Amino acid sequence: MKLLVIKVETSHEVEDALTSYSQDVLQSQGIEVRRRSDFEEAGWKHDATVVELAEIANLPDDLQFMAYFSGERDREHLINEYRTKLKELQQLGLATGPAQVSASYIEDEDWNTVWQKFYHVLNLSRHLAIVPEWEKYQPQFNDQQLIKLDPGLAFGTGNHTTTQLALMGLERALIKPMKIVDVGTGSGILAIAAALLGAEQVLATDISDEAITAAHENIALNQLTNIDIRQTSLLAGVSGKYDLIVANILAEILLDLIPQLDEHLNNGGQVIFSGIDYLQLDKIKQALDQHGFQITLTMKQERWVGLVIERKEDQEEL
Ligand SMILES: C[S@@+](CC[C@H](N)C(=O)[O-])C[C@H]1O[C@@H](n2cnc3c(N)ncnc32)[C@H](O)[C@@H]1O
Repeated sequence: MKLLVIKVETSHEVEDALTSYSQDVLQSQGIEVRRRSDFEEAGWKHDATVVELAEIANLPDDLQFMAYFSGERDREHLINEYRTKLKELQQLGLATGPAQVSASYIEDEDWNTVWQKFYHVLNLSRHLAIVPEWEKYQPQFNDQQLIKLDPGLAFGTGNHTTTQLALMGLERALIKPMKIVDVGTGSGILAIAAALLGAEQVLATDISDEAITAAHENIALNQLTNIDIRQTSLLAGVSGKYDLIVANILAEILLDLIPQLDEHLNNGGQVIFSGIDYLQLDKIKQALDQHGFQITLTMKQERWVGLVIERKEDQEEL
């Protein structure tokens, strides 16, 4: 079945009026609103990742309002209804922006699963592939580890450069069974990779409810029993020391983690940081230096930097 979509390029001042008009008067089947301000704020609010506005297709100037109707409805009549309504709102003194009304048809799909079309197997390295829950994949090497994932609402599909840099660091560091903590686990992807690559015990922490739910589900999906999850900020309330600390979070948050590293890192241990925009690298370097740490490897892709970090030699206990 087809759906008729009426799209209005307009201003945020008329969002409420268009919503109630579409639902109560025109009996639309649903509405969708794309606000420029949401894109600008999103990364900082939820994922702690930078949203690159230049890469967003069809970014609204202010507000894009979409109303969905049965494909049987009269297209020209609905366009005229919206034009008339916008004029009326303008006469009431509200800003209506460009007030452009257009119409198109789309297939009525299952919107809960439609995004799955864009998320496929990611053959990441000789030892790691990320396989969405709904896909089948036969590795070329028998010992390639498969991370099964359904990221849900949490960050961490494996597609983001920052996750890939962290995974590369993990693979390189995991040369023997070790105790690992994944700070800001999101979907659980790094904790799962660590367990599949041979970690002895993994702790995954995150501050967000969505991440904790997704991480629990993905760990179960991979049938792993050596990962504990804790909802907390960074390493607050975590006791004990680890051989490897991995964190893929924005630099501002990593700066808060740096003072907690020494207390939680075993002698000879390593830290992997990712999620650092190259413009923030100097701040991170300075903070590491002040806390007795040095960078032993720098990985860079696009604007993102990943680091392998160790204690300065004179800071290790003898
Ligand atoms: C960029 S995502 C990384 C997800 C996953 N580890 C990956 O590499 O794809 C950052 C994660 O850090 C979490 N986070 C942000 N601030 C945090 C904090 N203060 N303590 C713990 N987790 C935090 C976010 O909820 C999000 O899940």
